[in-house]
Amino acid sequence: MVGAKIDSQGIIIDESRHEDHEPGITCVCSIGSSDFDRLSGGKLVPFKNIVWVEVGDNQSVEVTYVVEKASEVAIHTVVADVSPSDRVAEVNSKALATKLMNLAYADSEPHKSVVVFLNPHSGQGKAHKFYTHQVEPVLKAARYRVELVNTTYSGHATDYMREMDIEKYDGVICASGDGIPHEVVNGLYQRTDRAEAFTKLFVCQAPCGSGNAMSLSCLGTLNPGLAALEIVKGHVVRADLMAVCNSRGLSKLSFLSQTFGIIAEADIGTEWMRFVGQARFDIGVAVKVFTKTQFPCKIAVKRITNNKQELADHYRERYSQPPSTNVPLTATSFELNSFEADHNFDEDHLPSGWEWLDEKVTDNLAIFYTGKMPFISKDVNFFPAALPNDGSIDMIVFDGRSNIISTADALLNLNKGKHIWKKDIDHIKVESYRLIPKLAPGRKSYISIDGENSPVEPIQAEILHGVLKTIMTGGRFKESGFMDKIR
Ligand SMILES: Nc1ncnc2c1ncn2[C@@H]1O[C@H](COP(=O)(O)OP(=O)(O)OP(=O)(O)O)[C@@H](O)[C@H]1O
Repeated sequence: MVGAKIDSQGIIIDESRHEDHEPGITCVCSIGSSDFDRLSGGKLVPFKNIVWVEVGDNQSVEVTYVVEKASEVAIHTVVADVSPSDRVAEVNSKALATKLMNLAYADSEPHKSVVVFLNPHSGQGKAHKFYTHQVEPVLKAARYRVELVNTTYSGHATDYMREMDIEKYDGVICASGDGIPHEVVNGLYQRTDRAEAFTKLFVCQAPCGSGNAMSLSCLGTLNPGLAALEIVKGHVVRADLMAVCNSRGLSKLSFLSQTFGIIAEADIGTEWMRFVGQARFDIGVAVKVFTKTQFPCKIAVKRITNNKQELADHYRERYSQPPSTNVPLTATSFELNSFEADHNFDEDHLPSGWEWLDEKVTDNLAIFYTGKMPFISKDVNFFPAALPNDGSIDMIVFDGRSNIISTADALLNLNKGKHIWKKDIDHIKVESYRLIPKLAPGRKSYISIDGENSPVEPIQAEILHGVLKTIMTGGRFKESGFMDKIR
């Protein structure tokens, strides 16, 4: 029998007296025994890591928790004896189990029912291993009810979401890259009961792909096991989505980004170089920067901020505002306010409150990038001022006339998010925008929406405020460093 006690942060287990070092090994300890007060050292198991507590045999409770290791997680279980003690308020194991579960799930609901999409091709075929070794053990330990769907074709997750019985589930976990969450939100949108579906289901990502921006930005990690723990324990948040239209109407919902110019060419135009891994992107960017490739276009915006000072003020004011999670969505939550079928891509007509960006910049554009999450990939903190629920799209425009060294320097320091302060880089928050590419006839290029290839044609996007239920560690994006810069 070993000692254990409840601390303000978690349970302290006296490690010196048991051998609970291997995944799945059960040990016996006592909470509320005569050792209770004498235990001063030992291992703290934070409440955050405790995923399940249940009543055991003979007045004991079984505590299951996640142990974080360098690149993976392990599941441990201890059986705690709760023999009655006048020093402990909880005199029976049922009361103690309930108390520990409440402490462990202070910010979230336990025992959820989820659909998991596993894309076997994600992450160059590693997704299955990541899921079975890292994600699934955490979900099982937390007693999640899981309906596992192995995607068998591109578009499978969209088709599934369009038809699925939303009453049976609390949410969707995408064991994939960013492609599957993109499919999931678009499938939800295609439902006739979309307001109910978006109100009911959360959508999140266990990072098993090559691009995992959603997990990195929302859960603060690229480790699949830790992400699973954050999913189980994180806050439910209502985040904004972006509705991207072409001349025919809504084309895609986008949760992450739209880009045209150097980044789109480096991302999508280098698909054939996949064998090079992540370096293909860096090589693609370098080639375009050093050849000063430009992407003429026209851009109109409905602004929220006019300059970087206003951007900082906007961020400071909204940084701590908790996103409301309980307001049910209605059909009007999905109405497009800026799309006018007759006028959208008519260059002479802008809706009121809109303006064209400086043509000297857009005629010589290097990068057009709009986003809703700070981290686009590992070490790429492209939108440090992004906020989940501020009703705005972050827009960054690189002027292609800038000095090569300055552009290269900005792109080499994207991890720190300092590029947005450079004078040749414009960063504004907008409610909606219109992008009209003006490439020479026959010139091949790309528009990327959430990393997926889309035709080069005029597009218009607008914010759909707070329609995506997702999960974030601490209820906010991973720190981007922007607040420290403007404080
Ligand atoms: N069984 C399948 N076969 C082929 N494609 C699939 C299959 N399942 C899903 N897909 C497609 O794979 C695309 C990429 O998936 P995902 O984003 O999960 O992985 P990834 O490794 O991050 O990919 P990428 O390297 O393209 O960013 C998705 O957009 C989806 O449409």
